[in-house]
Amino acid sequence: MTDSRIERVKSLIKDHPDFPKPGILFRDIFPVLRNPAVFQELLDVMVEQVKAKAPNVELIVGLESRGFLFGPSIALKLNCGFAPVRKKGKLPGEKESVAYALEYGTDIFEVQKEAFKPGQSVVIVDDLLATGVQ
Ligand SMILES: O=P(O)(O)OC[C@H]1O[C@H](OP(=O)(O)OP(=O)(O)O)[C@H](O)[C@@H]1O
Ligand SMILES: Nc1ncnc2[nH]cnc12
Repeated sequence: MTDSRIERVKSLIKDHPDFPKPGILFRDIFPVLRNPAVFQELLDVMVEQVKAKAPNVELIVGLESRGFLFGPSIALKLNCGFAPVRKKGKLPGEKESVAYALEYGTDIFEVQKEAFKPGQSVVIVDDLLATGVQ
């Protein structure tokens, strides 16, 4: 069944061919955030998806930076904590790191070790999948 809320979200995502490099079709999600009714519907859908697929979730993790636009709101709705995955050098304390390559660059992600407990149920939130590497 089509979810009309998702159709409204999709209708606001703007395509930018050849940004930031030739050959990349950039999908700009910011028009969705400029429309509070549709932004709210998107958050509602994301919360419903997490409840359905990870009913015992204990921590929402968001990927810098666009994952930060959704993760904390979803976490509050679910009464969960939120922890950021940040690009290298931004987080203090003991960290775990992983290097990755994405559609138009490479980088290193870090998390604070203290943000996670062994065996915890975690959901990772982001804005979109391109290669799926992140
Ligand atoms: O499916 P993938 O190939 O992993 O690509 C998708 C990821 O790339 C973008 O983030 P980016 O690192 O460009 O950073 P930004 O959110 O700070 O713009 C996007 O927000 C996703 O996190
Ligand atoms: N095609 C794309 N559009 C928007 N953001 C991206 N991040 C990585 N690939 C992207």
